[in-house]
Amino acid sequence: MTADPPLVLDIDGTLTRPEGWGIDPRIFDPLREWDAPVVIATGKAFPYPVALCHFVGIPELVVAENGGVVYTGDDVFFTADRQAAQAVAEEYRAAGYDLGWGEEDTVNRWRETEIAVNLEQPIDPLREIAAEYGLEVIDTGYAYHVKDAAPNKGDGVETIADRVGIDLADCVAVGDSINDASTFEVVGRSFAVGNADQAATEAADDVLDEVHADGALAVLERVRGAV
Ligand SMILES: O=C(O)COP(=O)(O)O
Ligand SMILES: [Mg+2]
Repeated sequence: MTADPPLVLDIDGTLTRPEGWGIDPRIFDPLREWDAPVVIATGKAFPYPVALCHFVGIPELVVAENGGVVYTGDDVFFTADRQAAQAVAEEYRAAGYDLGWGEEDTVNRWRETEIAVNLEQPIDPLREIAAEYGLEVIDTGYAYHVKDAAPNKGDGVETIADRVGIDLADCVAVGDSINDASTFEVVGRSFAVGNADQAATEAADDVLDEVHADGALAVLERVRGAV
């Protein structure tokens, strides 16, 4: 008898419409019907992947904020704190820059462990200030993330696998950017979508021709019933 492998899926660049933005609705039914755990591992703030699981109709297994927040469905782990990233944001603003998300900033409002900055803002001063606080800045292609270098998505995936009883060797991951490389290192099989950046492409076992959700859907077709 064969079963579906557990999945670890990135959101932006991976479950998005081929034009680049917005979740592609074609992923909803295959994910809801998937016969194994589906972990959503994202750089977005905690509420976003929880909401995605909620609306897809699957258990909430979530790595958020690039590993800063991990939710096993029972327990939440915070593996970094926001204080240093917040100080970087304040210094960046004091130097005359802006995070670039408008007054109410729903991108950072519920963010617990890092700060995200709009790609239209200058990165050099951000990197300089972050370095003063011992933080790194990563560019996912969707935002700059000011974060502690230590926690990453891969660590979060390991925590979930351990708590939920998933064999990482069976897991299949799909992602598009530098923040997925750590996931690719811990799972049995990894795919970079066709629009992936260099770091993700180099870290993946396979690189797909298809872009965005077309890539994720192609992987689901390929690995369904594979374990
Ligand atoms: O938050 C981002 O910048 C990217 O999010 P992702 O990790 O789901 O692609
Ligand atoms: Mg992504």
